[in-house]
Amino acid sequence: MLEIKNLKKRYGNFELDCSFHIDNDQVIGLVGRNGVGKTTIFRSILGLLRPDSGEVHLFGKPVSQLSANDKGRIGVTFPNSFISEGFTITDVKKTLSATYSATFNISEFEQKCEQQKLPVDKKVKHFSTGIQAKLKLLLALSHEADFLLLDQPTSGLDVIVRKELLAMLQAYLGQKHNRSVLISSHISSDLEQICDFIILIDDGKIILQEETDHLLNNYGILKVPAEEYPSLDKEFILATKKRKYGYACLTNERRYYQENNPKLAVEKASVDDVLELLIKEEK
Ligand SMILES: Nc1ncnc2c1ncn2[C@@H]1O[C@H](COP(=O)(O)OP(=O)(O)OP(=O)(O)O)[C@@H](O)[C@H]1O
Repeated sequence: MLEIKNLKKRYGNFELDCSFHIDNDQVIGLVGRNGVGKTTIFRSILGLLRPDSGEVHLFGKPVSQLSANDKGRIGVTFPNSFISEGFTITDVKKTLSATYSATFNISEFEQKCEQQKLPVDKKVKHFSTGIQAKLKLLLALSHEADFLLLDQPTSGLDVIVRKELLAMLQAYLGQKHNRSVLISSHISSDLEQICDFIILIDDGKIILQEETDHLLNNYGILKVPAEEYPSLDKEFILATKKRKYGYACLTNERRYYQENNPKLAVEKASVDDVLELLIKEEK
């Protein structure tokens, strides 16, 4: 579906330098702090910026060679871009019909707007934040896109709306095979629920790519008292950070430490825990 090879883009001191790929039917979550390059990756995939070097292939073609038909197979949400604020749902429907004449299903769209309680006659600018976010996602899902590029679709939303958005996305993916997603979020618990793989990025570089289930089942945080740290078996320790009680150590072999160090506090690691320890590593 998507292949990114040695993609480089420099802005002043910041340099994006990454490679990864997405297969058909895969949902990949991109997680990282503010300003680490997530949107730069999204914009590169859409051909909205020219990389300094490297390759981005989508649907087997360099993105610069995608036809209008290929571009119609991409569904997108960006945090700061939206349809004209003066539009109503009626205007939105007309635009979608004109843009995606072959794939936009108006009755299905109307049905989804009704299900999600989108006001039909109100201007989009008067929609609440949650309803605007739902409309954004509905737009991305409205034209049979095979590849979804969702940049922070759940940002700034309450837990109920976030769950509703994720359910909409899951329903869409469940309808048909060969649909893939690249989704970014600062709320990694959202991504833990829906992503097959998680990519952690920091300062323009990928610091970890891991299957979500593997990460949640095998990664762990060891809480090691300072006096025990020197003698700790560090074979499967990926990163360490000083804490008040001693050291927090990230492992990708939680059970190894649970079995061999029964007195040690060994907890499951969330995606946030992993990110925090990897980006602030102290050896
Ligand atoms: N057009 C541009 N001109 C100059 N600098 C830019 C430009 N676009 C991005 N940057 C810089 O590149 C870096 C990465 O930005 P990017 O928007 O990709 O990060 P991000 O991970 O998406 O951040 P956020 O989570 O806050 O949206 C930042 O330092 C940003 O200031």
